[in-house]
Amino acid sequence: MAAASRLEVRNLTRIFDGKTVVDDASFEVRAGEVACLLGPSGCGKSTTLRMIAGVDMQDSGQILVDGSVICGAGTRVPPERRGIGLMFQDFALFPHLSVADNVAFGLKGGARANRNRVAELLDQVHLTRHRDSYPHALSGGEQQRVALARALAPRPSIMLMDEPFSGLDERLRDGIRDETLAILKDAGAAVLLVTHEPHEAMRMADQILLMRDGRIVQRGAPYNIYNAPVDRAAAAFFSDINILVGTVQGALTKTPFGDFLAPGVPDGREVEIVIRPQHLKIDFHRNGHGPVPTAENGTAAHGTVVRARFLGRDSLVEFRMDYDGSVLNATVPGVFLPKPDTTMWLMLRRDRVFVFPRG
Ligand SMILES: Nc1ncnc2c1ncn2[C@@H]1O[C@H](COP(=O)(O)OP(=O)(O)OP(=O)(O)O)[C@@H](O)[C@H]1O
Repeated sequence: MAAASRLEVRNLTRIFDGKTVVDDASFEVRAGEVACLLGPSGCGKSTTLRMIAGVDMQDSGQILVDGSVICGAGTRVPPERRGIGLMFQDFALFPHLSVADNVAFGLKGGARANRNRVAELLDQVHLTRHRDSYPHALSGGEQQRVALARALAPRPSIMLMDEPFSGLDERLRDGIRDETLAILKDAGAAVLLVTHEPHEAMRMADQILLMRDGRIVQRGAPYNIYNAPVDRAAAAFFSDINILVGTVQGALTKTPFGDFLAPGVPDGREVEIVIRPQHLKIDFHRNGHGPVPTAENGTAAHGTVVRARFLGRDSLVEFRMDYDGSVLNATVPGVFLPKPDTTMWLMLRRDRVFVFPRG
């Protein structure tokens, strides 16, 4: 077990050429927790990680470990004394060193203790039989495991990982993510993992830190971030979305799918009603009659299939809606693939709808 540590950043800001790329970011990663810094390319994730690692320096703000400042306010602990393990996208293995020597690289103990530690780690990542191989002779997944073992060898109390799975074959990734997560949990370090893939963050994270334009715009458990996004862009980051636009009257917005509450939004203001494709329900056209309205699904609206694509487990069906000609996308079970020009009824899972004031 690593000595348990808590990583905290307070008001971290970094400016490059007059552009603020990390903007007043504050967050905390507890010992044993995996936090994923998630956001689109260029939003400042790697820069944040580099400052915590100590290879870049913030313009303002502080980095703390267990409540003590390691960088900021006149203090700057050098990278090698921060007790932080690093793992990067390209694994950065030493090509001229064997697997065992790569793993041993950062160890400072006596030869015997180091040998034992390397053996323990190689066993943990299932690479004992490759201990004398060189990196070029290993698959991508094996190289990833060597890099993980090397980063964990000195028992860092904090681990920083920058897109550690992106170099891997898509089919292998989920398995390797799960194995890595088990090893990290076992090590007990505070883990900050950078990724631009929502799927990866949902699978790995105890806490997601959603970043946009250098700012942390939302933080929370994957379930909460997915089911209660702070704005339309946060909702759209995790899946395709449909948007209905309406105007508020008396804290309500009328739509063809029924009325939706828009608490706190003044009358006359436009709102966007956001719904994920999997939360649209479809029903057959029964001689012009639609399904009976319910509290759960609201009122049905009428639309025509434009096209339907079979995606395996699901089908994605595109509808043109009668009420204004707009297009809505619905995800339905893959056993179902309606033909173009079929007319159908659509309903919304009312509890899964998000209402945001329009930008
Ligand atoms: N040393 C630097 N000098 C100038 N600009 C930089 C420097 N490092 C990063 N940037 C800029 O800062 C912004 C944030 O970069 P960063 O690498 O942190 O983003 P990211 O979210 O990790 O993106 P990606 O996933 O593509 O790596 C980018 O616009 C980048 O061009």
